[in-house]
Amino acid sequence: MGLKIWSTFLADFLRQCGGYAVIDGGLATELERHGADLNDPLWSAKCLVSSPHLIRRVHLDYLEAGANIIISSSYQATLQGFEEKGISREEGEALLKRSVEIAREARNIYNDRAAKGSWDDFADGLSNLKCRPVLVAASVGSYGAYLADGSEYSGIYGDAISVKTLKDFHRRRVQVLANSGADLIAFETTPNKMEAQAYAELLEEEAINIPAWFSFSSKDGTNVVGGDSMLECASIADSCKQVTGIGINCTPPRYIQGLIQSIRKVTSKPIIVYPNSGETYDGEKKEWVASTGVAEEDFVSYVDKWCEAGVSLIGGCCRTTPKTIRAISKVLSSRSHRV
Ligand code: MET
Ligand SMILES: [Zn+2]
Repeated sequence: MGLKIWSTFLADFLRQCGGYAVIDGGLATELERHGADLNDPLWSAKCLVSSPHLIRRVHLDYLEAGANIIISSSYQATLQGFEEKGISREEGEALLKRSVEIAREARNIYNDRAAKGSWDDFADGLSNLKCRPVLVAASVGSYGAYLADGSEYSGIYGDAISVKTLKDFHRRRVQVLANSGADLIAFETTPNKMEAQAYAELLEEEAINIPAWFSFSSKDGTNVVGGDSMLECASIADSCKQVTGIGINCTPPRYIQGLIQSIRKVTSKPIIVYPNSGETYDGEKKEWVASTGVAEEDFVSYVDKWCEAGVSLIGGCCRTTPKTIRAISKVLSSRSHRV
């Protein structure tokens, strides 16, 4: 039995959406804006235990703002991290699945409301509200995110870490998420090519039967945070047949344009961009610091340029909000051709 060819999954989805798709915005930072205290090695995954209703609410806010893809709260949810908190393997696996279920519940609620809304509008003679296609992506954060010591933004893992140790670290979580009812896996904030290689081998070895996207983060316009070139990282992603899109997330908007050009050189798969607000995270102080120089609050002004450079999926990462996503959605829907 051969594996389904997943590489065109997002391209097909984009056709359904009229050419462009909106990704959601920051999840963890939005939970914090609603008062959640995420100062914990589990970060947003802490809410999976303490306040799943808040996670569902934030997913819904992003759907209402126009998102076509919502990303689950499993970014920093790892079986190893749960075990360190006294949460058993079984309970940990249940929590991983729960993160996807919460996103699916939000999608159901949203679809019900949209269907009802369009019926009411229809009754009013205004039948322009349509059910939007929505995907649920299961988030996988890097090994550095699990370490929760800032190495997700340095990409430096030390000599003891190899492709093999990374595969073993991610293996069970990826298997569980692949069978959780998610439409795809979003490997996010990948800091180096070694981890991209580990993901690619893992998808193949475990014959993971849902598509995936690989998204990297950068502190300049050329390399990913660990220093490997964006070009090399994107080539690894491009060669993996389960990879259906390649992108950049949690990176300041000012660096995006150059990175898109590197990705475009090595792939014809859809390009995904969901930058952070442009502030930088101080891993030691555990706080976001506004960057000096250009004001980045309004990164929506970049959206058209990114589209022209070949990007077709855009959203936001840390410190972006439903307001950001609503604005992106407006720009993208004016570019989309109606289907
Ligand atoms: N999807 C994750 C979130 O928005 C990505 C975090 S990047 C550090 O919380
Ligand atoms: Zn982020």
